[in-house]
Amino acid sequence: MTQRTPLMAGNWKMNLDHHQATHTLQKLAWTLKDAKHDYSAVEVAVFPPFTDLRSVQTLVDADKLQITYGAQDLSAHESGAYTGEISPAFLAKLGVTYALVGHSERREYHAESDALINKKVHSALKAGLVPILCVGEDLDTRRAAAHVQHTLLQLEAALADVTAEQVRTLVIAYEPVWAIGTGETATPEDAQEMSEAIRVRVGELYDAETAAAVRVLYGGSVKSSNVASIMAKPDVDGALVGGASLDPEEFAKIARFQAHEVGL
Ligand SMILES: O=C(CO)COP(=O)(O)O
Repeated sequence: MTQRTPLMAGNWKMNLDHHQATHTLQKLAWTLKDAKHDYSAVEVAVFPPFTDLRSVQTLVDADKLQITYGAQDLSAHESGAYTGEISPAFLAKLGVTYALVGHSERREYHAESDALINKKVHSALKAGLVPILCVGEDLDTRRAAAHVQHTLLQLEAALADVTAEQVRTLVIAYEPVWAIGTGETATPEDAQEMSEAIRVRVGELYDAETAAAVRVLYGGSVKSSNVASIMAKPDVDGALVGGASLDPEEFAKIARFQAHEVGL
């Protein structure tokens, strides 16, 4: 059976300028070093705003940090007349490992369609970046009990023409919109239900090996007090953390979920 390394991903959203980013990252690295964190057991990644990425790269390289980092979005294009957009190739040059694609805030505030998200998945892969594909339903869809169907349709649309080999490297983040920044967390059972449904659908679209390899994260009001019970679920391979990742000590605790018997 494939061993999936858990991933704790901190999405800073539009918070922390490049000075604050350096400070926060340094504190996170020190806290994890003090705790003798084993990065091969639980991977830790941060997702700063674009303007912080060069500073983050400089710090990671200078201090040889094992923390990885990603972008919060990227362009579907490689270069050209796309004012304000950021090329995946530029991100790759900055040592970026991951790129969030299709975050619910991009879908909602920037009207990103499933077709555009599919293009962004391809543009990330082409540049050698690992897409973290975000999917999930809003409150009305959940109330109508259509959440599984809705989320799987988003998944299928985003994976159009993506090969099994590519999907094996991919990360999928299930983020129910109603649980983002609201303090309302889906139950560990909700997180498991959808993570399992996603894995089963990947198996149907591709094969069992691909389904066993793809990492599925849960996101939505994850904190150090609830992470362990979510991570105890067999199909959940990590968390995409917003607000709680801005506090380096709290985010370090989340990454150290195995060491802290929290929330159990
Ligand atoms: O959207 C999220 C991460 O991408 C979740 O945000 P919160 O952890 O603040 O709810």
